[in-house]
Amino acid sequence: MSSCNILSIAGSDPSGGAGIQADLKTFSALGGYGMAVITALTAQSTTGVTAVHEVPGHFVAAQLETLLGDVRVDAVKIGMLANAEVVEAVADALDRHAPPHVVLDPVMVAKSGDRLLAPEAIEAVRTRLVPRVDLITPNLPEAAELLGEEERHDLSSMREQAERLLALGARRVLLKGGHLQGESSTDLLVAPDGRVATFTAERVATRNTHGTGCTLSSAIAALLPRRRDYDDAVRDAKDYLTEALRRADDLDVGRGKGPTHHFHAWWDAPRRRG
Ligand SMILES: Nc1ncnc2c1ncn2[C@@H]1O[C@H](COP(=O)(O)OP(=O)(O)O)[C@@H](O)[C@H]1O
Ligand SMILES: Cc1ncc(COP(=O)(O)O)c(N)n1
Repeated sequence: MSSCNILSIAGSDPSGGAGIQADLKTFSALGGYGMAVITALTAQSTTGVTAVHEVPGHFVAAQLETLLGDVRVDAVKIGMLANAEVVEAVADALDRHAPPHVVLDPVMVAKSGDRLLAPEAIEAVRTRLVPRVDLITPNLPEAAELLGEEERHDLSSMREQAERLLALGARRVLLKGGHLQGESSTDLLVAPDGRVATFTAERVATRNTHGTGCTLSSAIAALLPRRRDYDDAVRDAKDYLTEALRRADDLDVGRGKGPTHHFHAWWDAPRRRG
């Protein structure tokens, strides 16, 4: 049976709740074969980031060239990119190898408030990456930064901002409403033809929300090769994340915003035939 090979291009979070570590756990939990190109090391816990060590752009390029020259990749998730040099290296590799199903989580600032992308790299993300990927998954502050607008916190403004992100050249936009207030957590998916789908889940009462964006974008990438379309993959990925949040309090990890529980969704594991 053919494996489903999913690549994460992202930063390392030693606490295991976000970044590469969360991405790999999510891929495995959903039955994928996980691979990772690391863009930066962070010194990070559940309480925040104390230092970042960026991988030089040429070395990110070397990791991508070496891997993509050998392995068939079925989907890609892009997370923390740190600086413009790394953004350029990733955009060049996408141009050269054109992997399918590329999901960009335009990570800018951690939940703890620490910056994970240099402000001067936002322009490179906007012009070099946004038009090259299949889906972008900004949260509300990231959408505002990409558009150079004020942050908005209501559904009708979210819809307008998602449409303006499409006009920036994005193929599809999943605008995440985790930063809204209220009893539910609603995300909007805008398709290439402008059609908007709404995904609403109960807002889980937990402080363990470290890495929710990483987990959602990784789950979408892991599911895309095995789902009919983007709507289906986003729906199932959001269900997985909501359950991971519900189970987060089973874990006892750190004193700050802890991780979600990347439980194994056995229902999604590839089945051996014969
Ligand atoms: N407390 C919560 N309960 C349920 N879903 C949540 C909760 N917090 C965030 N989410 C969901 O997690 C995903 C990531 O949310 P968001 O916080 O907007 O992004 P980021 O982690 O990138 O800041 C979205 O699908 C959002 O709706
Ligand atoms: C390496 C890395 N990548 C991404 C995030 C964002 O996750 P969050 O917004 O939940 O802090 C993070 N904290 N660390």
